[in-house]
Amino acid sequence: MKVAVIGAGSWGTALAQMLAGNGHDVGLWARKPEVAAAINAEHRNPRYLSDVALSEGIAAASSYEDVLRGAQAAVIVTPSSVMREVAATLADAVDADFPVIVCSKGVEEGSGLLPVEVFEAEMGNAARLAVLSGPNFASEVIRGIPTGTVVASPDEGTATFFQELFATEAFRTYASDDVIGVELCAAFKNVIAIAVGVSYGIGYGDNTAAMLMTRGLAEMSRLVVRCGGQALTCMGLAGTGDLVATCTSEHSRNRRFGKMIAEGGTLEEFVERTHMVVEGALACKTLETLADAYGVELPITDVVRSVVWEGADPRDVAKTLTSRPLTTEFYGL
Ligand SMILES: NC(=O)C1=CN([C@@H]2O[C@H](COP(=O)(O)OP(=O)(O)OC[C@H]3O[C@@H](n4cnc5c(N)ncnc54)[C@H](OP(=O)(O)O)[C@@H]3O)[C@@H](O)[C@H]2O)C=CC1
Ligand SMILES: O=C(CO)COP(=O)(O)O
Repeated sequence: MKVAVIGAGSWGTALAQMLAGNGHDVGLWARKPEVAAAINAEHRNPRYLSDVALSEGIAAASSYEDVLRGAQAAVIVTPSSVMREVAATLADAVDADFPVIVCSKGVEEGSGLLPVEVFEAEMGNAARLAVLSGPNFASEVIRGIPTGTVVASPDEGTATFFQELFATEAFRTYASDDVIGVELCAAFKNVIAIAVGVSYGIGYGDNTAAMLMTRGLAEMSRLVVRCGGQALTCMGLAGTGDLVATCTSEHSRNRRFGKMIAEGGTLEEFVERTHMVVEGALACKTLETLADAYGVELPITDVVRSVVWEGADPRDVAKTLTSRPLTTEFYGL
């Protein structure tokens, strides 16, 4: 079958390669025409994972029309900040039952809507929508290093369709019906990874990182449950799995960004140097919209937001976490 992959950053490139390896024709949408041209001419992405030879089954283009022609499903891998415009463009181009899976990790700014809610608002028919998330660094996945992921959809048939589409021996896919839980975990773990990066950046240790990860998981679980997701999802690959991967790995842009900001760097510098997206920087704001709406306390997220967006000194705000009133371990759950 032909599959359209929208977004030719690191993750879009890795997923395109995996789908091509599974025998599918892939139409890969790249924002820049020169990137699409280079992929077609050299079978390498000049900007992301450029050391990996790409399959000849991948045909890149910078127009949606070209990548969607003949496609039977779309895989969305753009930054979450542009998901509404992607959904609106797609809505005009495909049928009402065309399957779409969102692999971006984030929450919409302003509305606090989750990716599948944004796509449903623009495209309708939530039953053909799904989300994919797990401990999935693109640089490992594209090399066939084993991992797993969760594919969640409100519709069992759609979940199974995408579960089978992506599954390989090295990429084990698990189906779920907890779309809210998977999406919230995906956005949340990036914020906690920034917190861990900041913590190492100011000289704190492995115990501190473990505490941030564990209390971050508690914070994540409180919000997931209050928003209607399942607590168990937080213990799965999209929750604990991705949290552990992102908070402990040097691959993580969010963790590296946290370390850099603690050492005096800025978001602009990081993005300019890497031309990559740091989803946790936006998510520490957008998750607050949900926390306010549902009346959930997010102390670690608050601290990350104040460091990233308000120029707070990490050492000072760390004290706001450690001086909170003593309580039971699982309050609010
Ligand atoms: N990298 C990873 O390991 C994983 C990433 N993800 C998620 O996938 C999503 C995409 O990230 P990733 O693939 O890493 O991207 P990268 O950080 O590797 O690259 C950024 C991508 O976003 C594109 N982009 C930037 N601005 C816009 C815009 N205004 N409109 C459309 N595209 C734009 C860039 O295009 P250009 O090159 O033209 O600037 C580039 O393709 C994120 O939500 C991320 O959290 C999920 C799992 C793993
Ligand atoms: O989502 C990811 C791994 O699952 C990628 O994390 P970073 O964006 O922090 O690199």
